Amino acid sequence: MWCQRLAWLLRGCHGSPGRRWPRLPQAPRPILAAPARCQTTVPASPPCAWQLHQDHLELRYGSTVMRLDFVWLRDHCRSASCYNAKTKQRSLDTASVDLAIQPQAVRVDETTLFLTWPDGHVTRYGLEWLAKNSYEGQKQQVMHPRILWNAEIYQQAQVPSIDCRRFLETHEGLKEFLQNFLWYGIAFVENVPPTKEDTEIVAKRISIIRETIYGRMWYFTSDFSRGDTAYTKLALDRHTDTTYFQEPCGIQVFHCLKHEGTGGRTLLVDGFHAAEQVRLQAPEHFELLAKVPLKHEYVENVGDCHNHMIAVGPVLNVYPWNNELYLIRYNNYDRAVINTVPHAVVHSWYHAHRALTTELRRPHNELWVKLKPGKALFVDNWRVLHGREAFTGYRQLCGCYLTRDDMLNTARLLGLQA
Ligand SMILES: C[N+](C)(C)CCCC[C@H](N)C(=O)O
Ligand SMILES: O=C(O)CCC(=O)C(=O)O
Ligand SMILES: [Fe+2]
Repeated sequence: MWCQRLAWLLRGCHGSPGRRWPRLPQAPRPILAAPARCQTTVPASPPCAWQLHQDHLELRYGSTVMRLDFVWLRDHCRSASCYNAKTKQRSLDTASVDLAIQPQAVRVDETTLFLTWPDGHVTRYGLEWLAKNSYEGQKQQVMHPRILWNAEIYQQAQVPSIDCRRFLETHEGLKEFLQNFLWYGIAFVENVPPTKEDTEIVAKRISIIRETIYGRMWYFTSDFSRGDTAYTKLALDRHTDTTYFQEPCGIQVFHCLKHEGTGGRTLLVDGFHAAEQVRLQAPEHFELLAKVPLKHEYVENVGDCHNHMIAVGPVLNVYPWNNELYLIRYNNYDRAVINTVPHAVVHSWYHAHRALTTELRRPHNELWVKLKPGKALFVDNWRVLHGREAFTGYRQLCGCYLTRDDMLNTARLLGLQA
């Protein structure tokens, strides 16, 4: 009741119902006479205005208009009894909050929102904190800033390889490497001694090695020691790896230790660039690729290696709340029998898949590199597809998979947005 009356009062004071947010004057001036219910601005902080509704508080701070649910406001209280500032963990039992809770009093000064709850508990929020942490504040920015590329964009950017010593011994070297990796989804370290042990040291600088059915650090040559085309001299079309894991490996490290022969160049394609082209040209295709779940599968019975992996998931994975792409699962070799898609959808899905494949195969999207001993390549396996040209002669690659969360952790600790 109180809230409704106040909302009405505020609306009345703001003038015509069509213009709910008053244009605030440059100089600070209270809009309402009653101090407890007014909004003020000071020159240093962005203008702020608020309005109470039945079940939420509408707060405008600068250009951000936030709609803050009362339970949300109670749940995120940062007071000492609700939140442990040392561990940065919630102490409040959210299940103890009345889902119909309404604040008894609301007050806003230049920097802070104050809420008094029916039991007398007071919650304070910094307006900056709210603008940053609210849904509306988050929605205005992407989680992962990236530079989508084709061959020309990547080459013109002249992204430098990072020297191994700088990478291992300085924060700046590591930070520069990670920034490039976050932006482009690929990055190189040069002057790495061409051994498995040194490659491991380099890999562990950014993340934690993810041990898989292929081992921890792997070596591979065209010896068909495993039941997979990777262990041959054949060409491999662009793909992401471990699509048959429920969580595909986040990063792949490749270091070519030896190649005496011809061919064997590595192909790299920015999967997100291709997917965004599809989103622009044919949003219905993008949507199908993001919605239709498919199986990928790895079946191996070679020597002592017996494995059967299956995972189900769409080709494109987007955060549901802002539609930002975060993972592409694309491997036509390892895609299993399609039996998760009803008849009415399967043909359209093939059209959508064709549209994406067409983008992925455009020659101007292909970046070809010849991996040489000393140059370690890191690939974001959730974004960038890799492939290789057929080759002759003896070729030995070593590398490993890394977890993505731990790379992001390293990046955040260095102050990068990740
Ligand atoms: C890198 N290494 C040679 C160890 C593994 C290759 C895995 C190949 C598999 N078809 C996939 O794409 O997941
Ligand atoms: O041989 C190569 O360059 C890459 C093979 C491959 O796709 C892989 O090992 O995942
Ligand atoms: Fe691969």
